[in-house]
Amino acid sequence: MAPLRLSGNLFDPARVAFLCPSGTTDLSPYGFLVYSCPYGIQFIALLAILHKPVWLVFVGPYGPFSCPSGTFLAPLALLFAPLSRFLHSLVFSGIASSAASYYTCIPYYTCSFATGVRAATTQRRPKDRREGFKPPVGNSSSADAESERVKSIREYKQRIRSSYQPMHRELFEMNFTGFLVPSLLEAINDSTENGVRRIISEPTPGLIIFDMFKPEFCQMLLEEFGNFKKWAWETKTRIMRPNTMYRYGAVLADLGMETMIGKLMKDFILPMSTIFFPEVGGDTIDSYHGFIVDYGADTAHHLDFHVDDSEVTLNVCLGEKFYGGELFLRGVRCVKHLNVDSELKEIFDYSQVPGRSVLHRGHHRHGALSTTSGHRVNMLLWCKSSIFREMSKEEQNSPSWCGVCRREEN
Ligand SMILES: O=C(O)CCC(=O)C(=O)O
Ligand SMILES: [Fe+2]
Repeated sequence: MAPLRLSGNLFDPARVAFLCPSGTTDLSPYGFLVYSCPYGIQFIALLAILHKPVWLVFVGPYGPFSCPSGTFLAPLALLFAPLSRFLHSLVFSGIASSAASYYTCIPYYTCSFATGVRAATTQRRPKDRREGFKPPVGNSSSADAESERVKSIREYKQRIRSSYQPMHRELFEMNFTGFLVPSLLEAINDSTENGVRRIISEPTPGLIIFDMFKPEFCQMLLEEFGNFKKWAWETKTRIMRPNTMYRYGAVLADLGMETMIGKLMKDFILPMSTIFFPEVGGDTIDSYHGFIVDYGADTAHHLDFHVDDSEVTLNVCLGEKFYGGELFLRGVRCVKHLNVDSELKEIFDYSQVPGRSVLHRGHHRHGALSTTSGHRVNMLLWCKSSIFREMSKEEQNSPSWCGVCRREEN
């Protein structure tokens, strides 16, 4: 396995999610951190970190679920060991050895992505667990549950349409000259590949960065989002979340912005994805899922390691003032190789800047590190191509865009 370099706070939830080989997504709020120890010794420790939830640290080659001894023997050991001494020594050994690993670059801890990468979906949950959501019980079938779900989405949209008063009506119109930075407008009007290439940078392969929105637009969209949350609070409306990964955020179409975002996608994002990502259907994008996400002290801190349910993703930071929140990218993978370790050259962390966009393939594995202070809001467009999806079902061969398939071909 490839050596894993660790930096920053080792107990950051995003790092934990990234390191954990199994069960990460459900458990990451409690911080499952799995170490692989070259000596094959297995430990488990409980850490209570100040105001953070309890963290479980497993030191063992396979992780909590795939390794019976890690799962069963270690808690037993915990019961029998004098607790305080046991915890102390394990915490110490964990920190000391991971630091040693980082500074010496020796693959002291290795990790596998066995089942670690999450495939995000756009499935909506009318309520989530935090809000007391109970799955349907009794003899109701999944078809009933589905029709319940559709009904509640319909009612939700109806409620917004009938009572939500937008704060900035101009956001719903298509005044792109007022919204987009001149460099992007010129490049798209120029309609040449060279014109577009002049305004982008690509700090790591497959990550296209360019300035997109004027500060006035970012401010207006932030205010509109704040206004929407206020309305939801006042009317006791539960905001429907954008996908299975978020507890916070909102779908742009639900706010009534589908026409504007659709045009933005067609006129600006499609030309760019045609140039940079034709091999994943970037030139045949025909639908999108647009949403806003929200990080900070009162909302989510980080986003788990995942791939998007998209061919191409546009991610624009809107603001506000924040520290942290870097997007961490770890290489492009097809479904078959989703859990294959990153090579060093695939590891890239990007610091987000308000108004600036990143465009990447949906299967470029990524997540967001903790927003350690302040408030970060981003706008996401998951762009999809039905033609590409249809063709991918039939084609079995190794796609050239997957980092592992490409390596195997050479
Ligand atoms: O928070 C971010 O910047 C990443 C968001 C993201 O990856 C997603 O919503 O798919
Ligand atoms: Fe994503």
